[in-house]
Parts: sequence; structure tokens; C-alpha cells
Amino acid sequence: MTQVSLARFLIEEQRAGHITPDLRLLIEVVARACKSISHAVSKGALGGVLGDAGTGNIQGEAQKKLDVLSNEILLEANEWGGHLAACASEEMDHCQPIPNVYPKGHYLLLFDPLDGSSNIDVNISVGTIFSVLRCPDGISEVRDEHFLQPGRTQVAAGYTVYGPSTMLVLTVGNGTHAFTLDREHGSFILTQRAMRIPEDTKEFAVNMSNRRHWHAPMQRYIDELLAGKTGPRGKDFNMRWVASMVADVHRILTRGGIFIYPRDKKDPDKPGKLRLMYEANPMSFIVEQAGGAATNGYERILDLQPTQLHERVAVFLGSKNEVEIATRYHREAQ
Ligand SMILES: O=P(O)(O)OC[C@H]1O[C@](O)(COP(=O)(O)O)[C@@H](O)[C@@H]1O
Ligand SMILES: [Mg+2]
Ligand SMILES: [Mg+2]
Repeated sequence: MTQVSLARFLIEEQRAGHITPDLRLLIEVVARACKSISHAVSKGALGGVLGDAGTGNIQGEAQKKLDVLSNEILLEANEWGGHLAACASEEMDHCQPIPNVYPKGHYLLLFDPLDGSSNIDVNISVGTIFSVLRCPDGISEVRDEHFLQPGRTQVAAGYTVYGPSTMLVLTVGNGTHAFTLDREHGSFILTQRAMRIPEDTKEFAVNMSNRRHWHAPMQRYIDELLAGKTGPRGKDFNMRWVASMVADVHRILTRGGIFIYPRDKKDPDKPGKLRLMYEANPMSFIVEQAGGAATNGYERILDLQPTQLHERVAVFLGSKNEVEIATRYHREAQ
């Protein structure tokens, strides 16, 4: 069987009219940057890349050396691409317009350069998440506000998981597809076309240590899962929590499940931990394209109107029927 590389897959998507030539090039540049990050991650202690950078990001989180390095790799790779107007990153205060490019690019790129970075020092899977929006027409200089578009307007989204193998999972709005990095030849090869998330599941992913801080509908939902066969759900559930969103979502895309990071009372001012623009929107697009669902407990994530670049949001995503039940409990309690 002939192998389909990412390059060939993207050319076919372009021929089918699903993406423009510029978007194809943009995705190829991001994939190339992810290969470099994969290389840096896999060197581990030998590459001198583990540990803290000694700096913090705009969200008050301590940055790891690999957070900073991955951000630089993505910025550098995209800097001279004529297809991009500006980048925004979880690790940067404001968006960064792409310099000296004429005519200005048509797209905006957002990324979480290294997701799950608290796992890097213990050699557990981490990843990169990205999202592509159209740059609004008729603007001379891109500013943060131009990125504030609902997730449903994304033209592409993807993530790379740096695990036992490096995989890129991508959607351009025509299904969700998985590619595995062939390290010897240096190319991503299509290994699963049209991923489908089972509608029902017996597996959930949540940080249980926050249980005492949860609101009532979230407590109710998880208590019922924990009650198993003898409870109202009538079946046993298993729990998995990698604490790298990419790895948890990848498992759900592969065999189903529900991933939850709810709003809680620990930090009542924050509407959740995860970032709408860099984590929730791209992952929701990917999950919906695989037949799953994603809400903030009340509304579809892709319909939320962002108000800030670094906005946080509650996340319930994965197997459709399970997300519906959790969302119903929240709506009923409203
Ligand atoms: O530390 P917790 O509460 O388990 O949170 C884990 C979550 O935080 C994150 O690590 C946040 O992402 P970053 O590493 O990009 O900040 C998610 O990947 C993960 O799902
Ligand atoms: Mg993250
Ligand atoms: Mg990150």
C-alpha cells in the first residue's frame, strides 16, 4: 500500500477545494516546526532543555525551558511565511504581526507551543496545539482584537503529541485525520483517516484532587460515574488523567471518553483553567470533526465569542452522549 505523506494529503485537500494553497503552506510550516520541537523534546536531559526557564508568562505561570524554546521554534518557522499575518501564543503577552511581508498574509495562527509542560521533566507525553483563523480584510496592522473570533470560524486546527511516537492530528473542517512521524525519513505519514469518537464511553478524565472546589452539577455528574453499576448510570466507569491535555484528548479520539476541566470555587474569578483560544477552540474543532462534542457546561465552545486573547474557559469534551449528560446537569442547575 502506498503511504500518504502529510504533503500529499494537503495537496489532495487543496485540489478538492478544502484549503487554499496559502493554508496548505502554513500547515506545512507548522508541521515542520513541530518536528523540530519533537526533536528537542526527545533529547531530554541530553539536550539541556529540561527544567524551569526562570521566567513567567502573562498568565502568571512559571515557564519551562521547553515552553520558551517551542515558542521560539514556532515563531521563527512562521516569521517569513507570506501566508501569515500574525501569530498569538499562550506564552506571549500580545500577538506578533509578521514583519516585512507584502502583500499581507491571509491567516492568523494561534498556538500553545508546549502543552502539559509540567510533565516534561518526568518524561511523560506533552504536545503542541494550534489553531488557524482568517485575518479580517482591510486592516493595516493586526492587533489582539482581530483574533477574537468564535471557534467555529477556524479554518484549521491540530495538535502534535510527543509520546512514544510523535503524531500530528489535523482538521481543516473535513474530518479529523492522524499522521505519525516517520523519524527515519522525517515525514508525517497518514495513519488514520476520518477518526471517529465513540458516542458512548466508560472512561472519564478529570483532576479529582479539585473535587471539593467543584460546583454542585459537576459534583453530581462525577458522583454518579463513581457510583458505577449500583448508581443511576448502571455501569462502571474508569478514570485516566495524564495532565497533558493533548495526551488525554488523543486517548479520547482513539477510544472514546470525556475530558473535563470545570470552573471551580478555588479561583472564582477564573472561568476555568484552560485557554479558549489556544486549547479549547482547536481541541473542540478537532473533536467535533470526529463526531464528538465540546461545551463549557452550558454552551457549545465553538459558539463562544472570545473577549480576550488569553481568556480561560471550562471544558467538557469527547464522547457525544456523555458530554450531553454533563451539559444537561449544568443547564438544569442554572
Ligand atoms: O495540573 P492539572 O490541574 O492536572 O492540569 C493539567 C492541565 O493543565 C495543562 O497542563 C495546561 O496546559 P499548559 O501546560 O500548556 O499550561 C493541560 O495540558 C492539562 O490538561
Ligand atoms: Mg496547554
Ligand atoms: Mg503550554
